[in-house]
Amino acid sequence: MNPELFPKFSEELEIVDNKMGEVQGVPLPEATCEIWEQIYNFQAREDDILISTYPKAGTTWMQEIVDLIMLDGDVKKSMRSPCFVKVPFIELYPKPMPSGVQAANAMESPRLLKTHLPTQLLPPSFWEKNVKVIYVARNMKDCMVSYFHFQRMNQALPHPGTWNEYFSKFTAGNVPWGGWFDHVIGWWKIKDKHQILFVFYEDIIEDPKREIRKISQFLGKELREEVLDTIQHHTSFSTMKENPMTNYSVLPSSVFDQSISPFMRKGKVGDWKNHFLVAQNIVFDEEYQKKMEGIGLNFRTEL
Ligand SMILES: Nc1ncnc2c1ncn2[C@@H]1O[C@H](COP(=O)(O)OS(=O)(=O)O)[C@@H](OP(=O)(O)O)[C@H]1O
Repeated sequence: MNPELFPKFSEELEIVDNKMGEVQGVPLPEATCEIWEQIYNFQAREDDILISTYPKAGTTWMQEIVDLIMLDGDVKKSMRSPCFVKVPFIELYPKPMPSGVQAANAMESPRLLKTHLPTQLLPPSFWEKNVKVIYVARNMKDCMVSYFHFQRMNQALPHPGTWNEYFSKFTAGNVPWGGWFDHVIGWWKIKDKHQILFVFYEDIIEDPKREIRKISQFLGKELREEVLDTIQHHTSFSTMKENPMTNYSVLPSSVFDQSISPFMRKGKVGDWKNHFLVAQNIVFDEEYQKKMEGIGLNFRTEL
């Protein structure tokens, strides 16, 4: 990446604050809590598209897929700026940069937006305007592993501690943006009441073209086969890992220290097997079954 093109990120983002606060019991960055009223009163527009996820479920992947769908597969245009500039993160306030709300307000329609908020904290205007939402869900075990490494490298979030410590914190929902269960079940339960497309990370890994087609149809676009192929190629893990617009290499190491763990880390289903101890897996499966019983939501943890 040519740092001259994006000096802003390295110069302005030097001050990193990893303090957490909470809103209605959900742990969120302190800077987010400070401007919570502004975030909650955010004004959505009817033609917005919102990507909603629990952290590490495949947000960046979906951002790139949807951006390319909206651009009819124009890769050159999709490279216009880093993924976090193209797609405002509505509840983020990376001081001294503009908040996600300010960035979104300054954008022309149609806007592509991102959130990790659980349903109860989503600004109500998204429901009022009946905005199309793409919810990406990823199995809890792989989310936990990915989040553990992310909290190690992201200097704006609290340090995760050891893997064993993190296992307890994560399963108790004591991590930024709160618990996986509340988030995923909350969004699953309301999905038929609104324009929400529920997409599984594991399904995109299994057959990216099928899922890209499904997403484009949800957005009212019938794309030609060659365009679907282009989008599939440009959003593959190997391409996105090398792409400075998607691999977060434009951020300084004072924010994302990619020498600790890269943002585009492994991109696989089943990496949890390299982290979970046998005893942890037993405890996890028992608790998981209790919490998910009767919900009708099934995840694959291996392919
Ligand atoms: N193209 C593609 N293919 C497969 N996997 C991908 C892709 N892009 C991102 N990823 C993986 O998604 C994980 C990052 O999740 P998020 O983008 O949701 O992170 S964040 O919440 O926005 O910080 C992180 O998962 P792990 O590798 O398991 O850590 C990324 O590697």
